[in-house]
Amino acid sequence: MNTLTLTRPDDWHLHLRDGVFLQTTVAHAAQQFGRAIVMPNLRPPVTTVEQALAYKERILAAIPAGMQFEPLPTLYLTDNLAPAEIVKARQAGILACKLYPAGATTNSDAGVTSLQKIHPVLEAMQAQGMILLVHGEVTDPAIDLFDREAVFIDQQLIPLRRDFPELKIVMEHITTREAAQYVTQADDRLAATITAHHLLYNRNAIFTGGIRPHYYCLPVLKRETHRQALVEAATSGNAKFFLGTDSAPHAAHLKEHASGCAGCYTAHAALELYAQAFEAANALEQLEAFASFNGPDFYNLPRNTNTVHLEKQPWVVPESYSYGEAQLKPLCAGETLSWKLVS
Ligand SMILES: NC(=O)N[C@@H](CC(=O)O)C(=O)O
Ligand SMILES: [Zn+2]
Ligand SMILES: [Zn+2]
Repeated sequence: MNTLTLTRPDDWHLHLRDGVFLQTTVAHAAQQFGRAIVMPNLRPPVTTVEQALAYKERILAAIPAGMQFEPLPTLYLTDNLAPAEIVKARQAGILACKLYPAGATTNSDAGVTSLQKIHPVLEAMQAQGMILLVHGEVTDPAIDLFDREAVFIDQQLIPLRRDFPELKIVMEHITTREAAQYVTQADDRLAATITAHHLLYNRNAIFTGGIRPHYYCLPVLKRETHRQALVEAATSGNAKFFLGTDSAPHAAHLKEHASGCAGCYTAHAALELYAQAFEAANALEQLEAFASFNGPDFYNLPRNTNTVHLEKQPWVVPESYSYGEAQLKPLCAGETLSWKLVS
């Protein structure tokens, strides 16, 4: 196969950041996707409807002329969010709220310290039909970093789903066989997004020939058996799995640092990277459902009606993109990719 036509895909987990950075991130995302669920972990986080709608306007203002892109803002759950804000959010067309366990990842300090504290908010979300997006890792420093997702499922997600059986939940950026299996066997109120980088790489990528900060993200890349389980899930045709890049830009100097930031930037070549992963699994014919159908179906939104085209056409990923005053090093910088998004 040398060409690929897909119903225009959407990104169900994307970080665009704010301010001057939107010039870079929004242009890339709009080239690739029709819509995106935009993560609220700004500084300060997006915790009110007013902030979410203002953020949406700033994103819309950064869309390059002639391009169409619909940002879908989300709310950041804290211990203090009032259930009334959920009702307001629903009325304003906000579809989802994000649960960051406090301290689990980038800009999660204001996140939730205990699920008990947000039961009234989860109650309201369930009643309003709002979707709960979860960064599924425990934060207990005693738990091995590589086990934090699997332990989260046992300690937090299973009780959460028992307490809120009608709540629709997306386990974001799953990275383990345990998560893929858990989502597969759960009812259809639970779904998961999978990133391109977790389909393409195992944890060796972080350490090959020296420490490689641009492969460091959270949840961290896992061993090969987990990568294989993710590829199986993404290419299975199971509608519970869909595309979420978790493209997470950080200025290069903050990643190439003694305490480097977590996040891989993939928005510059998201579909190319997914196509490469699906092709390696001999499953290109499954890419459209994963990228373009399963997400909107889960969110109860119409599928996009226009298309995108990819061609087998080697191209070299730029070494960096400008990012405000700084540089942004994309995943696969300087490498040759075999698929190219052409329109
Ligand atoms: N994935 C990451 O490694 N980083 C994300 C946060 C997140 O999605 O957990 C970021 O905002 O930088
Ligand atoms: Zn996360
Ligand atoms: Zn993310």
